Amino acid sequence: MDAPKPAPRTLYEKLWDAHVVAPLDADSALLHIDRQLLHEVSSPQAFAEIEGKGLAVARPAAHLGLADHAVPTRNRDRPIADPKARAQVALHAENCARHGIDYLSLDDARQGIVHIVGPEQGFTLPGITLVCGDSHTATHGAFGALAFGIGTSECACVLATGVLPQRKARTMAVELRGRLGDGVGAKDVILALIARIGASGAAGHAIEYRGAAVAAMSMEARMTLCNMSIEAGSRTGLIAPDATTLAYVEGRPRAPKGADWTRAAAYWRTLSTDAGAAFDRVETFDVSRLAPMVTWGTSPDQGIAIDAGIPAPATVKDRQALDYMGLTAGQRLAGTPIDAVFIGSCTNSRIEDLRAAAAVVRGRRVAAGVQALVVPGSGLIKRQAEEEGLDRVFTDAGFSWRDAGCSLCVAMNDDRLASGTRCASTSNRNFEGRQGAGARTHLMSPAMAAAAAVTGRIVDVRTLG
Ligand SMILES: CC(C)[C@H](C(=O)O)[C@@H](O)C(=O)O
Ligand code: SF4
Repeated sequence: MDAPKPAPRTLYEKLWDAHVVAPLDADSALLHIDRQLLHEVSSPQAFAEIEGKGLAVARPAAHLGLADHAVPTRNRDRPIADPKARAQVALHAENCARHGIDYLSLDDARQGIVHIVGPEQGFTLPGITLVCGDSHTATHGAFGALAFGIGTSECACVLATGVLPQRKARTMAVELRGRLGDGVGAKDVILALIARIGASGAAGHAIEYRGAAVAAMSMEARMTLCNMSIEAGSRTGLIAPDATTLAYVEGRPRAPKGADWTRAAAYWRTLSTDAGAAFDRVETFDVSRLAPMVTWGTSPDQGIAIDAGIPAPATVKDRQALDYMGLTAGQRLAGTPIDAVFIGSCTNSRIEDLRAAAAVVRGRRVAAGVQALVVPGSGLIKRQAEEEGLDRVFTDAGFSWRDAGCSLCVAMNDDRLASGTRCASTSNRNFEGRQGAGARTHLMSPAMAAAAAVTGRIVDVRTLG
């Protein structure tokens, strides 16, 4: 008799099942955690916790450490001026060294934002579980890795044991149909999705992005998409590995080589949702008519198409957001003067993002009175951009060209905007005070931020020609 056919499973279920060490109850299990990224803000307490209990790091090679949030993006040849940041970065380096964990120091070209460096180094691989004490860890799900942000005591648990109790999420398919128009990209898609389903619209769910529009995207674009899953409330964003994924991963420093590569690639090709597998929820989205998106408020779901008006406030939160942003309902964002531009963050600081921004900036100048910054996501991206001459495009136009780090995405280093400053930003959060107390953030794509820089206003990049 034939063996019964296994039930069809979603990608999320396959990744989950492959990592269960022991079931805990109907909804949760102890999961094997393959890899952890460690940055200077969320890991010091985790190291202190395991050391306080006299525990060692179970598998030092499973972790990679670096500093990104507090690091200055200028004058890297000098000691960090801010004593707090200097101590934080030094402590992180010492913690990693003491436990035999690889650490990429600030003078290492591979240093950068954790979510940029993991994929770049091939530390992020399809099929693995990857965690980090950071909410944007879903970025790595673009490779078909089960990746999610965790808290500090969970970081300690992973350091000491390599396993983690987790509750299984419900599954949600986001079907992206159609073809993106010129001047519209992954950032616009994710901002539109978040605007549609809300900042907690996908809470409790693991999103899988699927469909023709996803298949057509580069890895860079897929990472932008998965990166902001948390802004829709989902800790996990996934995309099934395909030829694009494998082409990106092959040859990366930490990717498997030779026979290991062949074996791994064969396994990775099995990591897609089976025909007939059911999702708990499905959202379908035709991206063909999507316009560039810009946020008007202080939550990533308060976004509109550049050609739309700001909606009438529906909640107290909306009214507060309009107040904070100095905007009124009904107003169009196009034409609104800006004071600052930030091109960077783990959402949009990869080479393609810089190319898209440079394509708009080339031959133009940053508008008078606008302070504009480009912060590449890693030292390697910076180097590549310089090889392509992009740094000159930016600096000739009047942008400041920086070293890698989180910078103005979160203003935990010395890059900070003054109160009232209105900023066109490629980052992922427009919360009150995120870029400095009283500063106002409009989230948008790199091309749109570049267009804002050269016109001094929020503008539809498609009208620049
Ligand atoms: C500092 C860090 C823990 C935080 C996060 O979890 O996301 C930061 O990266 C952010 O983007 O707000
Ligand atoms: S770039 Fe921004 S969102 Fe990404 S890890 Fe750094 S602070 Fe968080």
